[in-house]
Amino acid sequence: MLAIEADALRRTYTSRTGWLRPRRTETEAVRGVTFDVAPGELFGLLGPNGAGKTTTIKMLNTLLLPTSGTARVCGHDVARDPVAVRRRIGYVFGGDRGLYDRLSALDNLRYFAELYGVEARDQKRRIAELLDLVGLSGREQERVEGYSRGMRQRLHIARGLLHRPEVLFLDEPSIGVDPVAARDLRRTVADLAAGGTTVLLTTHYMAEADELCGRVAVIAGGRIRALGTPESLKARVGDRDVLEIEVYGVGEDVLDGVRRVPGVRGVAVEERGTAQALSVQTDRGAELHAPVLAALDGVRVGRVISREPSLEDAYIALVEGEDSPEPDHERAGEEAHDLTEMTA
Ligand SMILES: Nc1ncnc2c1ncn2[C@@H]1O[C@H](COP(=O)(O)OP(=O)(O)OP(=O)(O)O)[C@@H](O)[C@H]1O
Repeated sequence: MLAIEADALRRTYTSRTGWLRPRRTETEAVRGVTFDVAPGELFGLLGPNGAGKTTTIKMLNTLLLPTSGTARVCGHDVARDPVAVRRRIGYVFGGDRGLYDRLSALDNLRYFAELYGVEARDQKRRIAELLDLVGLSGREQERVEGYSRGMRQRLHIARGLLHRPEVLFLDEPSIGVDPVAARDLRRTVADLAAGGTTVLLTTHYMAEADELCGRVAVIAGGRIRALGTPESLKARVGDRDVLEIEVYGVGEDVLDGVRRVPGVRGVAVEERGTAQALSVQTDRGAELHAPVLAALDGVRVGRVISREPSLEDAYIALVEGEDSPEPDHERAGEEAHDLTEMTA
């Protein structure tokens, strides 16, 4: 039996705007998403802001009803049998919500263990086990308000695992976490999957997805653009080289100039402190150092390196749309209906 089966999932939000003349606006957040996750698999859902990742997760974990399409978790339909689904899942989201700051980690876990119906005689052992798994043993008596972001995140994971869920949804676990803490977090997530828990992870960090996930789905504009192993996604940009250039204060007009250099297939910018890192994707073997640097004339340039494409480069190519076939389960013209929001 599959751990997660999503079949042509769609979700449309309606909101009312305007006061004098109220208008209904519809946002098609998820537009026909189909994928499966096997038991014990660590599956990544990647995509830019507003892609529809959280909406997809919320339909799978029974917090939102799909507008259309179906989903099953551990064999149970999310819309028809939400209680059975909830018993089998855990949900951990990034950020600061969901823990009691004035309580110790131990008291937080005791409280949630009660709430989740963990049997009293199992609680002590389960909590000790989880503190160990997430690397917080020895710090459990401290109040959560003194915890770092990474420690909070690991405590969130422990909380999500109290009732031994078969499937754990992890929404942006490393958001705002420093690199060392993020590495510890990744180890915790990998240990979890190695222990047999199915993990559905959303992340903005491609290196994290590449390291952890057996398969990933790239979602943009509410549709799956690509699905496969990180290697298979990287192979899609295997005909490219990447020039990584450190620059200081580059503007959109200059970037457009770089994009226009013949042989350049895509340009992405990442802020790195005072500098910016430009990733310029070029045709393989095109040797575009000189024309690209010429296009950057007048901009202060630091280190320049040439490298193989990474998952991040594959992702950029996919979400920028140039390498994105229309999904085969698109159902054009389908009317949106049933916008009921379920309560948890
Ligand atoms: N409650 C809501 N009402 C109306 N529109 C919404 C609501 N929640 C999300 N949306 C819209 O639906 C789209 C998908 O949002 P969603 O939160 O699923 O994306 P996401 O991929 O999780 O993005 P992020 O990485 O920013 O969290 C966005 O356009 C968003 O503005």
